[in-house]
Amino acid sequence: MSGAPLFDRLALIGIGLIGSSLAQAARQRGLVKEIAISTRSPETLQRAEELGLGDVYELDAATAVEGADLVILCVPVGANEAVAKWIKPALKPGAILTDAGSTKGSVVDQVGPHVPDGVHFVPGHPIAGTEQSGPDAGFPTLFDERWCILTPPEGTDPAAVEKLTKFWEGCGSTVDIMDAKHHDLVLAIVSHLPHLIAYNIVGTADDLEAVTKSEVIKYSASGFRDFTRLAASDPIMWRDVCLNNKDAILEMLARFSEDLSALQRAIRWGDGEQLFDLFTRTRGIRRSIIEAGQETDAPDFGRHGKPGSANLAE
Ligand SMILES: NC(=O)C1=CN([C@@H]2O[C@H](COP(=O)(O)OP(=O)(O)OC[C@H]3O[C@@H](n4cnc5c(N)ncnc54)[C@H](O)[C@@H]3O)[C@@H](O)[C@H]2O)C=CC1
Ligand SMILES: O=C(O)C(=O)Cc1ccc(O)cc1
Repeated sequence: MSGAPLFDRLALIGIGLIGSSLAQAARQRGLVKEIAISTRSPETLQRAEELGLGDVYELDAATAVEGADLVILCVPVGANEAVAKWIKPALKPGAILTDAGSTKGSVVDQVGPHVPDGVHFVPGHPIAGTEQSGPDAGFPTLFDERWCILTPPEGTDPAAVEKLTKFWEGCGSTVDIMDAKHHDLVLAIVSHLPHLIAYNIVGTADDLEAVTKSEVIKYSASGFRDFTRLAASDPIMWRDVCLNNKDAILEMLARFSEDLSALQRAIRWGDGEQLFDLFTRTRGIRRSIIEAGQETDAPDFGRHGKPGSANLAE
Protein backbone atom coordinates (compact mmCIF):
# COMPACT_ATOMS: atom_id res chain seq x y z
CA MET A 1 0.00 0.00 0.00
CA SER A 2 1.21 3.45 -0.75
CA GLY A 3 0.37 6.64 1.09
CA ALA A 4 0.33 7.65 4.71
CA PRO A 5 -0.39 5.05 7.40
CA LEU A 6 -4.07 4.88 8.38
CA PHE A 7 -3.38 4.57 12.11
CA ASP A 8 -0.61 5.73 14.44
CA ARG A 9 -0.78 2.85 16.87
CA LEU A 10 -2.41 -0.55 16.38
CA ALA A 11 -2.90 -2.66 19.50
CA LEU A 12 -3.42 -6.38 18.96
CA ILE A 13 -4.80 -8.29 21.93
CA GLY A 14 -4.12 -11.99 21.31
CA ILE A 15 -1.32 -12.95 18.95
CA GLY A 16 -2.27 -16.29 17.43
CA LEU A 17 -2.93 -17.06 13.76
CA ILE A 18 -5.10 -13.98 13.22
CA GLY A 19 -3.20 -11.47 15.37
CA SER A 20 0.13 -12.56 13.90
CA SER A 21 -1.18 -12.38 10.32
CA LEU A 22 -2.65 -8.92 10.96
CA ALA A 23 0.61 -7.69 12.46
CA GLN A 24 2.53 -8.89 9.41
CA ALA A 25 0.01 -7.57 6.87
CA ALA A 26 -0.27 -4.16 8.58
CA ARG A 27 3.50 -3.81 8.88
CA GLN A 28 4.34 -4.95 5.33
CA ARG A 29 1.70 -2.71 3.77
CA GLY A 30 2.48 0.36 5.86
CA LEU A 31 -1.02 0.58 7.33
CA VAL A 32 0.11 1.61 10.82
CA LYS A 33 3.08 3.43 12.35
CA GLU A 34 3.46 1.30 15.46
CA ILE A 35 2.19 -2.08 16.65
CA ALA A 36 1.64 -2.94 20.32
CA ILE A 37 1.06 -6.59 21.14
CA SER A 38 -0.45 -8.11 24.23
CA THR A 39 -1.35 -11.66 25.06
CA ARG A 40 -2.10 -13.67 28.14
CA SER A 41 0.84 -16.03 28.25
CA PRO A 42 4.42 -14.76 28.68
CA GLU A 43 5.72 -17.60 26.43
CA THR A 44 3.48 -16.56 23.51
CA LEU A 45 4.40 -12.90 24.01
CA GLN A 46 8.07 -13.82 23.95
CA ARG A 47 7.57 -15.82 20.77
CA ALA A 48 5.82 -12.84 19.16
CA GLU A 49 8.84 -10.73 20.05
CA GLU A 50 11.26 -13.33 18.64
CA LEU A 51 9.27 -13.26 15.41
CA GLY A 52 9.48 -9.45 15.40
CA LEU A 53 5.73 -9.06 15.01
CA GLY A 54 5.43 -5.73 16.82
CA ASP A 55 7.22 -2.74 18.31
CA VAL A 56 5.95 -2.96 21.87
CA TYR A 57 5.13 -6.09 23.89
CA GLU A 58 2.96 -5.94 27.01
CA LEU A 59 1.48 -8.62 29.25
CA ASP A 60 -0.95 -5.98 30.50
CA ALA A 61 -3.58 -5.49 27.80
CA ALA A 62 -4.60 -2.12 29.27
CA THR A 63 -1.04 -0.78 28.85
CA ALA A 64 -0.94 -2.07 25.26
CA VAL A 65 -4.08 -0.16 24.24
CA GLU A 66 -2.93 3.14 25.78
CA GLY A 67 -2.65 5.70 22.97
CA ALA A 68 -3.82 3.19 20.33
CA ASP A 69 -6.19 4.53 17.67
CA LEU A 70 -7.02 1.00 16.47
CA VAL A 71 -7.51 -1.90 18.88
CA ILE A 72 -8.23 -5.39 17.51
CA LEU A 73 -9.24 -8.22 19.83
CA CYS A 74 -7.80 -11.43 18.36
CA VAL A 75 -8.66 -13.80 21.20
CA PRO A 76 -11.11 -16.73 21.29
CA VAL A 77 -14.63 -15.25 21.38
CA GLY A 78 -15.21 -16.52 24.92
CA ALA A 79 -12.39 -14.28 26.16
CA ASN A 80 -13.65 -11.05 24.59
CA GLU A 81 -15.76 -9.85 27.51
CA ALA A 82 -12.97 -10.22 30.07
CA VAL A 83 -10.53 -8.42 27.76
CA ALA A 84 -13.05 -5.63 27.10
CA LYS A 85 -13.50 -5.06 30.85
CA TRP A 86 -9.73 -5.06 31.31
CA ILE A 87 -8.90 -2.50 28.62
CA LYS A 88 -11.95 -0.26 29.10
CA PRO A 89 -10.30 2.38 31.33
CA ALA A 90 -7.28 2.67 29.04
CA LEU A 91 -9.03 3.09 25.66
CA LYS A 92 -8.26 6.40 23.98
CA PRO A 93 -11.26 8.62 23.11
CA GLY A 94 -11.84 8.47 19.36
CA ALA A 95 -10.18 5.03 19.04
CA ILE A 96 -11.75 2.27 16.96
CA LEU A 97 -12.30 -0.97 18.87
CA THR A 98 -12.89 -4.05 16.75
CA ASP A 99 -12.36 -7.81 16.86
CA ALA A 100 -11.80 -10.78 14.57
CA GLY A 101 -14.16 -13.25 16.23
CA SER A 102 -16.02 -15.92 14.29
CA THR A 103 -19.31 -15.05 16.01
CA LYS A 104 -20.74 -11.55 16.09
CA GLY A 105 -23.97 -11.41 18.13
CA SER A 106 -22.11 -12.54 21.24
CA VAL A 107 -19.39 -9.93 20.71
CA VAL A 108 -21.98 -7.16 20.39
CA ASP A 109 -23.69 -8.38 23.59
CA GLN A 110 -20.55 -9.05 25.62
CA VAL A 111 -18.19 -6.28 24.50
CA GLY A 112 -20.71 -3.53 23.63
CA PRO A 113 -21.65 -2.66 27.24
CA HIS A 114 -17.98 -2.11 28.14
CA VAL A 115 -17.18 0.33 25.35
CA PRO A 116 -16.67 3.83 26.79
CA ASP A 117 -18.42 6.83 25.23
CA GLY A 118 -16.29 8.30 22.47
CA VAL A 119 -14.78 4.95 21.43
CA HIS A 120 -16.10 3.54 18.13
CA PHE A 121 -17.03 -0.13 18.39
CA VAL A 122 -17.12 -1.90 15.01
CA PRO A 123 -17.12 -5.72 15.32
CA GLY A 124 -15.46 -7.61 12.46
CA HIS A 125 -14.75 -11.07 11.11
CA PRO A 126 -12.17 -11.94 8.46
CA ILE A 127 -13.45 -14.94 6.51
CA ALA A 128 -9.92 -16.24 6.26
CA GLY A 129 -8.06 -18.74 8.31
CA THR A 130 -6.53 -22.17 8.58
CA GLU A 131 -6.59 -25.03 11.06
CA GLN A 132 -3.33 -23.75 12.60
CA SER A 133 -3.06 -21.57 15.67
CA GLY A 134 -0.41 -19.57 17.54
CA PRO A 135 1.90 -16.76 16.40
CA ASP A 136 4.08 -18.99 14.21
CA ALA A 137 1.05 -19.89 12.09
CA GLY A 138 0.49 -16.31 10.90
CA PHE A 139 1.40 -15.07 7.43
CA PRO A 140 0.97 -11.65 5.80
CA THR A 141 -1.12 -12.76 2.79
CA LEU A 142 -3.79 -14.57 4.83
CA PHE A 143 -6.38 -11.88 4.11
CA ASP A 144 -5.62 -11.37 0.41
CA GLU A 145 -8.73 -11.73 -1.74
CA ARG A 146 -10.86 -12.74 1.25
CA TRP A 147 -14.01 -11.24 2.60
CA CYS A 148 -14.08 -9.39 5.87
CA ILE A 149 -17.52 -8.86 7.39
CA LEU A 150 -18.15 -5.84 9.62
CA THR A 151 -21.26 -5.72 11.82
CA PRO A 152 -21.46 -2.16 13.16
CA PRO A 153 -24.30 -1.72 15.67
CA GLU A 154 -26.96 0.84 14.74
CA GLY A 155 -25.77 4.40 15.26
CA THR A 156 -22.07 3.63 14.69
CA ASP A 157 -20.15 6.58 13.26
CA PRO A 158 -19.92 5.92 9.48
CA ALA A 159 -16.45 7.52 9.42
CA ALA A 160 -15.17 4.83 11.82
CA VAL A 161 -16.67 2.08 9.64
CA GLU A 162 -15.08 3.62 6.58
CA LYS A 163 -11.65 3.88 8.23
CA LEU A 164 -11.77 0.27 9.38
CA THR A 165 -12.90 -0.75 5.90
CA LYS A 166 -9.81 0.96 4.47
CA PHE A 167 -7.64 -0.95 6.94
CA TRP A 168 -9.06 -4.33 5.86
CA GLU A 169 -8.79 -3.35 2.22
CA GLY A 170 -5.17 -2.49 2.92
CA CYS A 171 -4.78 -6.03 4.28
CA GLY A 172 -6.04 -7.33 0.92
CA SER A 173 -9.68 -8.03 1.80
CA THR A 174 -13.03 -6.89 0.46
CA VAL A 175 -15.42 -5.67 3.13
CA ASP A 176 -19.10 -6.51 3.44
CA ILE A 177 -21.36 -4.99 6.06
CA MET A 178 -24.23 -6.85 7.66
CA ASP A 179 -26.29 -7.25 10.76
CA ALA A 180 -24.66 -9.40 13.49
CA LYS A 181 -27.63 -11.79 13.67
CA HIS A 182 -27.58 -12.40 9.93
CA HIS A 183 -23.81 -12.92 10.05
CA ASP A 184 -24.25 -15.61 12.70
CA LEU A 185 -26.89 -17.45 10.68
CA VAL A 186 -24.84 -17.40 7.47
CA LEU A 187 -21.62 -18.43 9.19
CA ALA A 188 -23.41 -21.20 11.09
CA ILE A 189 -24.10 -23.01 7.81
CA VAL A 190 -20.97 -22.17 5.81
CA SER A 191 -18.35 -22.45 8.56
CA HIS A 192 -19.55 -23.60 11.97
CA LEU A 193 -21.56 -26.62 10.80
CA PRO A 194 -18.78 -27.90 8.49
CA HIS A 195 -16.36 -27.80 11.42
CA LEU A 196 -18.82 -29.65 13.67
CA ILE A 197 -19.41 -32.28 11.00
CA ALA A 198 -15.66 -32.69 10.66
CA TYR A 199 -15.14 -33.03 14.41
CA ASN A 200 -17.96 -35.56 14.49
CA ILE A 201 -16.92 -37.76 11.56
CA VAL A 202 -13.30 -37.92 12.69
CA GLY A 203 -14.47 -38.73 16.22
CA THR A 204 -16.74 -41.47 14.88
CA ALA A 205 -13.91 -42.98 12.82
CA ASP A 206 -11.68 -42.87 15.88
CA ASP A 207 -14.32 -44.69 17.97
CA LEU A 208 -14.97 -47.52 15.49
CA GLU A 209 -14.01 -50.78 17.14
CA ALA A 210 -13.96 -52.90 13.98
CA VAL A 211 -11.56 -50.53 12.20
CA THR A 212 -8.14 -49.87 13.66
CA LYS A 213 -6.62 -46.41 13.98
CA SER A 214 -3.83 -47.44 11.63
CA GLU A 215 -6.41 -48.41 8.98
CA VAL A 216 -8.12 -45.04 9.31
CA ILE A 217 -4.78 -43.36 8.62
CA LYS A 218 -3.63 -45.84 5.95
CA TYR A 219 -6.77 -45.90 3.82
CA SER A 220 -8.04 -42.37 4.36
CA ALA A 221 -9.15 -41.06 0.98
CA SER A 222 -8.81 -37.37 0.32
CA GLY A 223 -12.42 -36.70 1.38
CA PHE A 224 -11.73 -38.01 4.87
CA ARG A 225 -8.38 -36.24 4.97
CA ASP A 226 -10.15 -32.92 4.25
CA PHE A 227 -12.30 -33.55 7.31
CA THR A 228 -9.24 -34.29 9.45
CA ARG A 229 -7.77 -30.90 8.50
CA LEU A 230 -10.85 -29.07 9.75
CA ALA A 231 -11.04 -31.35 12.80
CA ALA A 232 -7.48 -30.32 13.71
CA SER A 233 -8.64 -26.73 14.31
CA ASP A 234 -8.08 -25.15 17.70
CA PRO A 235 -10.32 -26.78 20.37
CA ILE A 236 -10.65 -23.63 22.52
CA MET A 237 -11.59 -21.46 19.57
CA TRP A 238 -14.25 -23.90 18.35
CA ARG A 239 -15.62 -24.62 21.81
CA ASP A 240 -16.15 -20.87 22.13
CA VAL A 241 -17.74 -20.58 18.68
CA CYS A 242 -20.26 -23.33 19.57
CA LEU A 243 -21.13 -21.77 22.91
CA ASN A 244 -21.43 -18.27 21.43
CA ASN A 245 -23.51 -19.04 18.35
CA LYS A 246 -25.70 -21.62 20.02
CA ASP A 247 -29.10 -20.77 18.51
CA ALA A 248 -28.00 -20.53 14.88
CA ILE A 249 -25.83 -23.66 15.14
CA LEU A 250 -28.65 -25.67 16.75
CA GLU A 251 -31.02 -24.47 14.03
CA MET A 252 -28.62 -25.55 11.27
CA LEU A 253 -27.88 -28.86 13.01
CA ALA A 254 -31.60 -29.60 13.22
CA ARG A 255 -32.04 -28.99 9.49
CA PHE A 256 -28.92 -31.00 8.75
CA SER A 257 -30.19 -33.95 10.80
CA GLU A 258 -33.54 -33.88 9.00
CA ASP A 259 -31.85 -33.87 5.61
CA LEU A 260 -29.52 -36.65 6.72
CA SER A 261 -32.52 -38.73 7.81
CA ALA A 262 -34.05 -38.24 4.36
CA LEU A 263 -30.82 -39.51 2.80
CA GLN A 264 -30.81 -42.47 5.18
CA ARG A 265 -34.37 -43.31 4.11
CA ALA A 266 -33.48 -43.01 0.42
CA ILE A 267 -30.59 -45.45 0.87
CA ARG A 268 -32.69 -47.86 2.93
CA TRP A 269 -35.51 -47.94 0.32
CA GLY A 270 -33.20 -47.95 -2.66
CA ASP A 271 -34.44 -44.57 -3.92
CA GLY A 272 -31.63 -44.01 -6.42
CA GLU A 273 -33.49 -41.15 -8.08
CA GLN A 274 -33.52 -39.09 -4.86
CA LEU A 275 -29.82 -39.74 -4.30
CA PHE A 276 -28.96 -38.84 -7.89
CA ASP A 277 -31.05 -35.65 -7.76
CA LEU A 278 -29.38 -34.42 -4.58
CA PHE A 279 -25.87 -35.25 -5.77
CA THR A 280 -26.55 -33.46 -9.06
CA ARG A 281 -27.86 -30.36 -7.27
CA THR A 282 -24.85 -30.17 -4.94
CA ARG A 283 -22.41 -30.64 -7.79
CA GLY A 284 -23.99 -27.50 -9.29
CA ILE A 285 -23.20 -25.52 -6.13
CA ARG A 286 -19.53 -26.43 -6.39
CA ARG A 287 -19.50 -25.36 -10.03
CA SER A 288 -21.11 -22.02 -9.14
CA ILE A 289 -18.41 -21.40 -6.55
CA ILE A 290 -15.69 -22.09 -9.09
CA GLU A 291 -17.41 -19.91 -11.72
CA ALA A 292 -17.73 -17.06 -9.21
CA GLY A 293 -13.96 -17.17 -8.82
CA GLN A 294 -14.13 -18.63 -5.32
CA GLU A 295 -11.47 -21.15 -6.11
CA THR A 296 -11.41 -23.76 -3.36
CA ASP A 297 -8.60 -26.07 -4.35
CA ALA A 298 -6.32 -24.38 -1.87
CA PRO A 299 -6.23 -26.32 1.39
CA ASP A 300 -7.91 -23.49 3.26
CA PHE A 301 -11.02 -21.34 3.10
CA GLY A 302 -11.81 -20.28 -0.49
CA ARG A 303 -10.52 -16.97 -1.72
CA HIS A 304 -12.98 -14.83 -3.59
CA GLY A 305 -11.96 -13.60 -6.98
CA LYS A 306 -11.53 -9.95 -7.73
CA PRO A 307 -13.20 -8.88 -10.98
CA GLY A 308 -11.15 -10.22 -13.85
CA SER A 309 -9.14 -12.63 -11.72
CA ALA A 310 -11.61 -15.49 -11.49
CA ASN A 311 -9.84 -18.82 -11.29
CA LEU A 312 -11.60 -21.23 -13.57
CA ALA A 313 -8.88 -23.85 -13.34
CA GLU A 314 -11.33 -26.70 -12.79
N1 LIG B 1 -8.33 -19.57 13.15
C1 LIG B 1 -9.07 -19.12 12.17
O1 LIG B 1 -9.06 -19.72 11.09
C2 LIG B 1 -9.91 -17.90 12.35
C3 LIG B 1 -10.15 -17.38 13.61
N2 LIG B 1 -10.96 -16.28 13.75
C4 LIG B 1 -11.25 -15.73 15.07
O2 LIG B 1 -10.11 -14.98 15.46
C5 LIG B 1 -9.89 -15.06 16.85
C6 LIG B 1 -8.47 -15.53 17.11
O3 LIG B 1 -8.30 -16.81 16.52
P1 LIG B 1 -6.85 -17.42 16.26
O4 LIG B 1 -5.87 -16.34 16.02
O5 LIG B 1 -7.03 -18.48 15.26
O6 LIG B 1 -6.57 -18.08 17.67
P2 LIG B 1 -5.17 -18.57 18.30
O7 LIG B 1 -5.51 -19.67 19.23
O8 LIG B 1 -4.17 -18.82 17.24
O9 LIG B 1 -4.71 -17.29 19.14
C7 LIG B 1 -5.44 -16.80 20.22
C8 LIG B 1 -4.61 -15.84 21.01
O10 LIG B 1 -5.39 -15.31 22.08
C9 LIG B 1 -4.65 -15.41 23.29
N3 LIG B 1 -5.60 -15.48 24.39
C10 LIG B 1 -6.46 -16.46 24.68
N4 LIG B 1 -7.22 -16.13 25.75
C11 LIG B 1 -6.81 -14.89 26.11
C12 LIG B 1 -7.20 -13.99 27.14
N5 LIG B 1 -8.17 -14.30 28.00
N6 LIG B 1 -6.56 -12.79 27.21
C13 LIG B 1 -5.58 -12.46 26.36
N7 LIG B 1 -5.18 -13.28 25.35
C14 LIG B 1 -5.79 -14.47 25.24
C15 LIG B 1 -3.79 -16.64 23.11
O11 LIG B 1 -2.69 -16.64 23.98
C16 LIG B 1 -3.36 -16.45 21.64
O12 LIG B 1 -2.32 -15.51 21.58
C17 LIG B 1 -10.96 -16.00 17.40
O13 LIG B 1 -11.99 -15.23 17.96
C18 LIG B 1 -11.47 -16.74 16.18
O14 LIG B 1 -12.84 -17.08 16.31
C19 LIG B 1 -11.49 -15.62 12.67
C20 LIG B 1 -11.24 -16.09 11.41
C21 LIG B 1 -10.48 -17.29 11.15
O1 LIG C 1 -9.50 -23.49 7.74
C1 LIG C 1 -10.62 -23.34 7.25
O2 LIG C 1 -11.03 -24.00 6.29
C2 LIG C 1 -11.53 -22.34 7.81
O3 LIG C 1 -12.71 -22.49 7.75
C3 LIG C 1 -10.90 -21.13 8.40
C4 LIG C 1 -11.83 -20.27 9.18
C5 LIG C 1 -12.15 -20.61 10.47
C6 LIG C 1 -12.98 -19.79 11.21
C7 LIG C 1 -13.48 -18.64 10.64
O4 LIG C 1 -14.28 -17.86 11.38
C8 LIG C 1 -13.17 -18.28 9.35
C9 LIG C 1 -12.33 -19.10 8.62
